[in-house]
Amino acid sequence: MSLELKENQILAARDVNVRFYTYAGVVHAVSDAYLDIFERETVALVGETGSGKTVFTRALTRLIEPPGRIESGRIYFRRRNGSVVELLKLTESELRDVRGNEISYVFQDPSSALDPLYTAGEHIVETILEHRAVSKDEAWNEAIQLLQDVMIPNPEVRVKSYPHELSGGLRQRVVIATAISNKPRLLIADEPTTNLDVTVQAQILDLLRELRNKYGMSLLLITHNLGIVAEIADRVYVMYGGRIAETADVYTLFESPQHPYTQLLLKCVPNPLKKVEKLESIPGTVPNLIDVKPGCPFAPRCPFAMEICRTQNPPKVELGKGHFVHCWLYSKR
Ligand SMILES: Nc1ncnc2c1ncn2[C@@H]1O[C@H](COP(=O)(O)OP(=O)(O)OP(=O)(O)O)[C@@H](O)[C@H]1O
Ligand code: NI
Repeated sequence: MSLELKENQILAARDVNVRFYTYAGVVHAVSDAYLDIFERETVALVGETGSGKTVFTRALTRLIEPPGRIESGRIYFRRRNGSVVELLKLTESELRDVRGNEISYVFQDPSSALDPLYTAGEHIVETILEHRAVSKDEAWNEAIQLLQDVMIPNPEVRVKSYPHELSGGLRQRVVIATAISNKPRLLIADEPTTNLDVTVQAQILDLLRELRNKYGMSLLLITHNLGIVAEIADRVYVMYGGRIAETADVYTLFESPQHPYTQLLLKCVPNPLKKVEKLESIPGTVPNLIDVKPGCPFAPRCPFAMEICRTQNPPKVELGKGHFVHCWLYSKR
């Protein structure tokens, strides 16, 4: 089955399955996951630790290493030139042309994002030269401009700074400058503000929002923090146990969550604008994704679980425009 992107849509992922073949068993990290991203929107992916957020978003550009494997899925992406490609079918070199260029990442682990032996400018220049035929001088000038875009003071000086000479907040700005150095159509930011103090977190979020507007990018933001979601997302996907549990626009999701997991998640955060570190306050433990059997992953913790929930995967039910829930409670069987 082929899938046409809507006119203002840049990405559509369908039926993505990722497994890790470990000695302990097969880890069902991502199961039947999907995602739509439209031009210039901010999409949040939320869910507690181990729910598959990082693996899913890395799989979008095939960044999965052994023992992991993308078993199946279709991922359509509209390139800058307007052509629609299927990312899982591109050759490695075609894909390298997209990654870091049209789709770019700010990864979760801040310490590994910058090489201590290279200056801020060298990181940016390398990324530019990897994808574009510009001179080294031009790339350096762009690097200074980018540092200015991410609001680093004295960019002409800071461009020559090594990571250890920069504060955590400034380092994250350099990481972001590097990620946007080729003006990506989609920026994927995986917990971009963890390990930063609260005021710096707010600044980095403001920055991401401004850059999205200035560059006309779309932003896919992975976060545990529902306050961040409420503040900057247009639409939200909630993941649980490697599956999408619910998706809706941000107002619908906060005003009228329907999946029992989403409801509990929001109940644990009476005021979503308050900072939440980890979504761990729901009774029960995070599901073990090894050798998963059919059934809803949330059933063991769900106050409404029925017999069928434990044996059959939940159906995807449309409750309203763009509002989908994966739950037997809403099945009209
Ligand atoms: N290299 C690997 N080998 C085996 N299992 C892995 C590997 N990488 C990830 N997993 C498993 O895949 C599942 C999904 O992990 P993932 O990192 O995507 O979760 P996450 O939602 O991003 O969590 P967090 O919020 O903590 O970053 C987890 O069960 C994890 O243990
Ligand atoms: Ni993660």
